[in-house]
Amino acid sequence: MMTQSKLPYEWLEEILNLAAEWIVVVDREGIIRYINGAYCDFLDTDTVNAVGKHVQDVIENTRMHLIVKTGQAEVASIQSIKGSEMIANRYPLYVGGELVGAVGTVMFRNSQDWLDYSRKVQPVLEELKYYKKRFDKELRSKYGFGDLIGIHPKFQEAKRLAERVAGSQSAVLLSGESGTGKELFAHAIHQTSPRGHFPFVRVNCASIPEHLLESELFGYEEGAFTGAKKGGKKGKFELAHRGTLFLDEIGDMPLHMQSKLLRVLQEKEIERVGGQLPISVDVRIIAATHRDLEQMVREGKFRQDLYYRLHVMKIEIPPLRIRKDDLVAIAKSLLRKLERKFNRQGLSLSYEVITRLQQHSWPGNVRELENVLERAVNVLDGTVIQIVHLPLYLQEHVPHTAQQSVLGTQHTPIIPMRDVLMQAEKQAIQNALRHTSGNKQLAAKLLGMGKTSFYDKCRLYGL
Ligand SMILES: Nc1ncnc2c1ncn2[C@@H]1O[C@H](COP(=O)(O)OP(=O)(O)OP(=O)(O)O)[C@@H](O)[C@H]1O
Repeated sequence: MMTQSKLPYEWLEEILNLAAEWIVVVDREGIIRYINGAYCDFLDTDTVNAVGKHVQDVIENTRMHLIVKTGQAEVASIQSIKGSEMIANRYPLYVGGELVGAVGTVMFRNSQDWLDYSRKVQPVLEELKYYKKRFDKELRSKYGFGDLIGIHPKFQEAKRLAERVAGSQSAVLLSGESGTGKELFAHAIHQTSPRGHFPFVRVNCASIPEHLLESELFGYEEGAFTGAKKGGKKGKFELAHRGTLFLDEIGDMPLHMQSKLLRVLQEKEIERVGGQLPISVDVRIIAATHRDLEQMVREGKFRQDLYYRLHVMKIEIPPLRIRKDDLVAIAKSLLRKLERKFNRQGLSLSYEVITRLQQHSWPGNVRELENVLERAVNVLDGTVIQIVHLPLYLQEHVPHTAQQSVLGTQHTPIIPMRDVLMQAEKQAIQNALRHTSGNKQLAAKLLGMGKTSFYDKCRLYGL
């Protein structure tokens, strides 16, 4: 019967031509013993010409002659032939337990196959590239411990502690004034932790309106409320799955949300708004605040149980005014950052500017310094930042020169309107913050400003 007898040689050859894409067989010396017609067509040769030649003389970038030496298969490796990236498989050929040669196949029997395939795959690759870029931009942490500049003992202590806790799974509480670098620490902890390859997601608890915070954190199901997106929406917890959720300004989280957060931390499950089923999440929390949470617990404004949970690993980041020795090093690193941003080179500070910066009390900490330097670079023509390039409130403290005293007030400099308005705006915000003991929500309300624009302004002025 046909099924029991061996296949005729011509059949085998035809089957190889049909099924095995392109195929080449070499002996132990790397001499081609068989190559199918389709492969020859692509290589602009024919079997009579190719068989008997060394494989390297017929196929560019081949590794077949190496397979007969190593005896190791190479699967799905990319091989460039005639300007096309092909996918090659190479197998050692054993007969009766002895290595006699190697068989190589190349996917895509003709260039049309390859074109059809790449047309199908290209959009998927583009999409992948797009999401990878978005992931890198939005969800990957940007800073490591090397970006945390400072040698002040308190700062070093905070850095050491942060490095130690990075490897653990516990929640971390970062405490420090606004602009001291809490977010930078959070990035560095995440990046160094085993979760570093997973998302880093930031939520500013103070800038999200109270009624939106729950759906922002836990997501919602389709139809959960009017205006809910079709198909629902993932919350930050789901986005941060296997990674880290950075809860900035946690002291501003409303009490009922604190209870929900505590439940999630205990049960490791969330429920979307309007959802029926719990969703498991594996998220590490890093929280930050500029408030005195202990005091808030005493006043009943922060849940004690949540505080204890977060307090296990508390890291205090010192304000810039107590670590003036670090100021120049930080300023220099910020200037390197600004050079990249504005495509400038060799930016530096004059001696007077360094002295002036060291005299200032930096209520807005490193962020204020960053804003001051960015403004200076914007108005700077050369490369050395001088006193005149500083904002007015920093220039004002400069002792009057003899010439200025002689000239008196008749020669009060004309100040650009934009600077005058910014100065007034900053003072109004500082004043409101003083009145509310740093409560930004209340300060925004007193000034009749929206939360988001208030926060933007605070960032702008380093408050
Ligand atoms: N030690 C440091 N070295 C270099 N840059 C720093 C350092 N600390 C902070 N910065 C920079 O200062 C800016 C403010 O830092 P960051 O946003 O981390 O502060 P924050 O404490 O989280 O502020 P807020 O509480 O207002 O959110 C960032 O641009 C950061 O890169």
